[in-house]
Amino acid sequence: MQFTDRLYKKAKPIWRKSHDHPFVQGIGHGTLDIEKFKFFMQQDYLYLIDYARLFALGSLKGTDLKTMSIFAKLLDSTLNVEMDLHRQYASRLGISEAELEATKAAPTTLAYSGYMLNVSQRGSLADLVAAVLPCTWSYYEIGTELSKIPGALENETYGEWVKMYASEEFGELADWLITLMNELAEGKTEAELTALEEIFLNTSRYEYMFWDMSYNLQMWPTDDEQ
Ligand SMILES: Cc1ncc(C[n+]2csc(CCO)c2C)c(N)n1
Repeated sequence: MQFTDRLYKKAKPIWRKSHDHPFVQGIGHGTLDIEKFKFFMQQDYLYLIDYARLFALGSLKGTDLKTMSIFAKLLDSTLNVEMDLHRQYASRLGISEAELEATKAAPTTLAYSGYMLNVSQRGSLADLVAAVLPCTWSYYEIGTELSKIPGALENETYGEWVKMYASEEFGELADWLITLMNELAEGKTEAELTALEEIFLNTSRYEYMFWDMSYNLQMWPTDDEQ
């Protein structure tokens, strides 16, 4: 059994909860309240800025040219493909570029990005990959699952979103990270593998929280945002 099979098995109940979440199902069935999607897009835009930094860090920590260059590709794909989709959605949804850039981070966005950056900055490349893998892998899985819902890919509002995450390009990125995780896990002790598993499970939990935050438009409970 590969290390990622073990990770997948452990995280499955959390991932299932994400797949079944009304936010995710609402995208697939085209029934999601547009205000919730706008909230998600704005928060996800902030999240992706930090995510791009993680990929830059991956390139820095990579010990061979192939790893460095694939992280550079992931960095480019985040900044110029994925964030571009967000910019296009924002403009279609009536969110100006200035408004998008001025978005304030919700607590879950801050916590999730901060956790990944913290783990990756002080840890090894294996820690970084364990932290970013659920995001890339679970989005590909969600995109693929939603693309099978009749009409999901053609939906006027959410079709593009589903199409992007179900795309072959994203599948290849996820596969590459899975292979890299298995290579980096080779020769590690059980205690080291358990530590990587904990990181993977934590970011899987944050993925669920991100859907839930968006569904509930959850900002700070102090109600003091300007
Ligand atoms: C909360 C949240 N989690 C995961 C992704 C998906 N994602 C982030 S980076 C990346 C790989 C290359 O761009 C993918 C698929 C997202 N957008 N938002």
